[in-house]
Amino acid sequence: MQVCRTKSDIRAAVAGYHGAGESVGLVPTMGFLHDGHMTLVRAAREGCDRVVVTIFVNPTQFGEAADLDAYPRDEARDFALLEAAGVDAVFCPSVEEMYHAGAQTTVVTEGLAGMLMGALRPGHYAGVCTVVSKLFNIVGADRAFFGEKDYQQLLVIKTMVRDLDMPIEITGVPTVREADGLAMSSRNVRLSPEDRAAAVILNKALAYGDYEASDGRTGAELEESIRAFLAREPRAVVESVDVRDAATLAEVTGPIEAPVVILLAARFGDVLLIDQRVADPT
Ligand SMILES: Nc1ncnc2c1ncn2[C@@H]1O[C@H](COP(=O)(O)OP(=O)(O)OP(=O)(O)O)[C@@H](O)[C@H]1O
Ligand SMILES: CC(C)(CO)[C@@H](O)C(=O)[O-]
Ligand code: BAL
Repeated sequence: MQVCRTKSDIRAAVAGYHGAGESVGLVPTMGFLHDGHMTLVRAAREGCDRVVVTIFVNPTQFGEAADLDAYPRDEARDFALLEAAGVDAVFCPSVEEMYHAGAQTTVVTEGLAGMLMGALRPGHYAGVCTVVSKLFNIVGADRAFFGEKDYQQLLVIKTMVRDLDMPIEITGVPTVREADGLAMSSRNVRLSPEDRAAAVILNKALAYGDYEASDGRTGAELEESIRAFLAREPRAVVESVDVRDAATLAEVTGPIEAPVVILLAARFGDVLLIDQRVADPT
């Protein structure tokens, strides 16, 4: 596996792949890898001749400095996982390498990016779209793979690719969960034992919402029902519960008759966890 810390290095590596007529799959991450990330790597491995993984904890998408400072990192462990998975190259730049000191350009987002998790974390998706656009331009991959755990992020990125005519195919990959149902996430390691045990309520609430979605309720009614379910867990400080149209993220004002996405965000101690899942009432 080639370790590339500069844009020129990763560009040279990908030029070699493309020069050999090989397709390139990209898996953007913020490191501290788990099997959720590795399922993206496996999808890229199956769909492309070469796999490039990026590891970059992007400061511009963190609204809370404490969240950025506390973000877990273990480069050596990440490299070993990627090497064992047969990844061809990892791009792991410094902040200075990624962001020119005099940068004056960012991606402007609106619509999907400003609602739900975008409202909870103002500026988050602008930061995500800017860094993902840069990674697409730097690496020049043919396909990129993102997790459905961050369902809204996946939709925002697909919308950006459409709107800016980016020559890259985006693939969503199902969420990987721990044995007790908690969605794998790098932030899980920051949970206290008590909060780790409590956090399973998120997946249980999603399963409850999936079951209840087919009984003719409106989106708002299902949101309230899920909130009541979450109240069973006192350690969960619920930030948001949203039931939206799975394709547009629009509110569902009438009875739920088409697939919806349930989007949850809750704090356990000082850790914000999200979990998002499509419920199909049909
Ligand atoms: N459990 C999971 N199943 C599938 N994909 C996942 C999972 N967790 C993360 N991903 C995907 O991996 C990519 C990188 O995400 P990231 O590095 O932020 O990991 P993370 O586990 O989501 O960390 P955190 O949410 O704490 O920032 C994203 O496309 C994300 O959707
Ligand atoms: C896509 C991403 C790697 C951009 O920093 C990040 O938002 C993430 O890890 O989901
Ligand atoms: N996958 C989520 C990235 C973030 O929390 O910034």
